[in-house]
Amino acid sequence: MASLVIILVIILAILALYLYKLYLLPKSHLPLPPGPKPLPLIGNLLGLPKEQDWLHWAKHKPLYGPISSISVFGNTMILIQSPTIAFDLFEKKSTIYSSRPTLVFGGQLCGWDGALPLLPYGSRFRAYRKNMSQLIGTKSAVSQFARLEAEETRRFLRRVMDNPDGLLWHIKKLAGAIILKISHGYTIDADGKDPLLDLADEALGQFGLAVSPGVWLVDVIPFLRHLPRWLPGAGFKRTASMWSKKANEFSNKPHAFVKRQMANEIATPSYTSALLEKLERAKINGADAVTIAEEEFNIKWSATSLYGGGSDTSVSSIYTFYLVMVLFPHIQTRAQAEIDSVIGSTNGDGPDRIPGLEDRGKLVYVDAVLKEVLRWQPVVPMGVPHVNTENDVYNGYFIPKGSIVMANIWQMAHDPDVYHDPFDFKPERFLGETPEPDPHSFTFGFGRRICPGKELADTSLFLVICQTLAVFAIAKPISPETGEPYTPKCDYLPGLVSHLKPYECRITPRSERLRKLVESVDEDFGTVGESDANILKELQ
Ligand code: HEM
Repeated sequence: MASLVIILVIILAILALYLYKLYLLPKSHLPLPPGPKPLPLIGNLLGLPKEQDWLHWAKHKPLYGPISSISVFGNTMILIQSPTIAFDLFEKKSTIYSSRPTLVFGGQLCGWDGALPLLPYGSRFRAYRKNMSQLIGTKSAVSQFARLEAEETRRFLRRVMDNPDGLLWHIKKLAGAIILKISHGYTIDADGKDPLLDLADEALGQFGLAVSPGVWLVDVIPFLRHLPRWLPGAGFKRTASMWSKKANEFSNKPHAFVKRQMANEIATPSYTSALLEKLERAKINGADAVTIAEEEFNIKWSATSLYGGGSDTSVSSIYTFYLVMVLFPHIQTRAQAEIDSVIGSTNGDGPDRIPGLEDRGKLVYVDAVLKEVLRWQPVVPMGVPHVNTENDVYNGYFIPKGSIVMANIWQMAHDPDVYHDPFDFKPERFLGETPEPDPHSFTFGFGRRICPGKELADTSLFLVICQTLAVFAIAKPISPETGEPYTPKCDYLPGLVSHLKPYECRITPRSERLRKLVESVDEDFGTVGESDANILKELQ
């Protein structure tokens, strides 16, 4: 009986929503961008992607052109599959194309609504972005972290050399070590498991699922959030209540850690500590309680957004880079030849020192490898959806206020009219007289929502790529059954951030001299600092 009532309630809610959208929302005599014919009531619900959404939506381009639309329960979704159109809307009309969809499930019920990728365009969004931009918005701002990045990358090489089978975990550790030092002044456990990295792994996994478009009915029919938790069919509320605990822990724990360190006057300077000090001064100068609470929320969640954004994304590209080196060994050979010729190879067994950011200008092929990694499998293949806050007309098409506007970054990176042989990994496409477009210009998103970690990610990626190539030979794994090398599979999992399924490869130092250079990390940077993991555990 209860199930029947629920089904009836859902049908009535859908009907009410549909009639509202049909009769009360803005109309125009102009057509929407072309797209598949919608069914009454449910629209194109049945045409939503089942798995990798970037591949699914790419099929719309030859059918409907570079800008198309679909509708689901009366909500309009606009698909953009050309960088020019993305720039026309997201950059040239950024005042109206910079908001985000309201996600009832991921945002309100799971508690991620303070995270920057979910924030609507407004004063809180501007406050986060201003603080982040001062910290890592430009190349010169990011240069303050050059030593941190250099040290952590060297420690990463050491871990990979000592235990090559743990590659993916070492990459996660590298990304986490850099961003947590910057955001919270936290030193991870260099050798064992780290509680904050484990928390990030779990919480970000849940975040990815919670914000997946088209998965949670309550995002389309917000009224369903009022269903009591015990009703059959309201399982999403029980999931949300579990996941919101993780989201809270993810934002509260590192924040509490910084406050504790500051109270004991032992905090390592960080994004959070600098802003909390500023807040203390505002308190002394008589700021009111509401302003203080708002400021502290902004500090906590903007730091969480940095830490969340920075710990998952670069991991995806670095893991792709290692696989690419296995699949395309001639690229590895050419990049290593460039490094050897620039850094010097006195006896033909690799460079005499480990290259760094200061060598980037001369390592043009290695730089092209980085660009090709970004293009070959974009980290955020469908971008993060934008929403327009005003009605708009583009090229004769009506784009109603509140549309969800998605850029298919993967398709842009594989357009055969722009990139020849788009499925091949060819760094040389970015060299010579007529290079193909630099994917940095669209793989980090667009307009006022462009990735705030772009410069940091770029320097981190360059360091990992050039130092890995300098010191390691990366080869196909050996099959235990046949004793022969085999080609690992290249499979990407669906999700906001595209992650490769785990694969195997062989990683060995290119020479004995390079092994010693990798081992010398403590001589170059001092012994590793004491981890903050135990302090964090005390906060539980
Ligand atoms: C290879 C590495 C990375 C790539 C390809 C990447 C790509 C992107 C893309 C496509 C977006 C959506 C932009 C849009 O809506 O138009 C985004 C947003 C974001 N990224 Fe990154 N990102 C990377 C690394 C990072 C790092 C290292 C951080 C943190 C330090 C970070 C933090 C964020 C945040 C907080 C947002 C949300 C911005 C907003 O909603 O205003 N990302 N990123």
